[in-house]
Amino acid sequence: MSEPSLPSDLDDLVVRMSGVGVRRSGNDLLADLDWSVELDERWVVLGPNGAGKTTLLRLAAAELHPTAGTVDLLGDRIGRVNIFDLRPRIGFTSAAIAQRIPGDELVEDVVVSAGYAVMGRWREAYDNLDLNRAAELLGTLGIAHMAKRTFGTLSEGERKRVLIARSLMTDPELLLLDEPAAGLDLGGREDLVARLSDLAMDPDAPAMVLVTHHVEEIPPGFTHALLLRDGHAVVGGLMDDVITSENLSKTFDQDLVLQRSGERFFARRR
Ligand SMILES: Nc1ncnc2c1ncn2[C@@H]1O[C@H](COP(=O)(O)OP(=O)(O)OP(=O)(O)O)[C@@H](O)[C@H]1O
Repeated sequence: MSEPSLPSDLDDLVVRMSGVGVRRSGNDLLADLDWSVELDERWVVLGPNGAGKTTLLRLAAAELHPTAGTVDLLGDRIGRVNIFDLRPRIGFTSAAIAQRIPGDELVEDVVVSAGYAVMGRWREAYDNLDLNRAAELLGTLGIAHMAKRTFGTLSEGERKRVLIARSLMTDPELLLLDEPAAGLDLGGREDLVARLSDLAMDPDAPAMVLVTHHVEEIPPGFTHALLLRDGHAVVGGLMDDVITSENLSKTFDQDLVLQRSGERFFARRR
């Protein structure tokens, strides 16, 4: 008998994880996780090193199967859907993806090739529509003038922006960003936070999930937060309810005090 499809009230759910666990070599990387993301939500996932953030993102990117529980992405259940049909509908940036891009690749090729799910040049197959879209995205990220540079000659911050443009190339319904501000200097971080904030506030932008270690990197416009520790959710929900001194202290196992300035957060040890 075929499995029933998702009820219609779940249509707006871009991600739905129920009772999810990921186990490797006898360790629980994630356990008992219930989490969902709606179309118009922008989530930050925060937690210390080893908390399971990247594992969670890889589940949401259809790169991993759960060991326990169920993962539904864009209305399809992982394990029942062809992940190669699903992946172009999900934009994903991470350090691991950046490492796979050859240094001599032209910036515009890095972006446009996302539409063909390849790394490397494939120029003969690109059409003008794709090249125009890549140029437009590079413009949105403020790096249109770097289209003809090679990826290897860019600064860390410029590379992060190219990767975000690449992850938007297929017009995804879900955008996953794994520590996009890691390794950036203060100016680079602030610039990226501002660009992500613009994207978060754009009603046409996809649902977004941003993984970070730092509350300072939460872009204004992000609506929800999930705090992870040792593979478990400490708390998840609306940003203002979740990002508190108490919850951060529990998550990072330190006595932390949170400060707010406008729409930005800052944290330090008490
Ligand atoms: N294949 C594996 N076998 C055993 N343990 C693993 C495996 N892959 C990851 N882990 C462990 O699972 C835990 C969660 O890893 P994950 O990369 O999801 O954490 P993270 O929150 O993203 O960490 P970080 O902030 O340091 O990037 C880590 O302790 C990691 O060492």
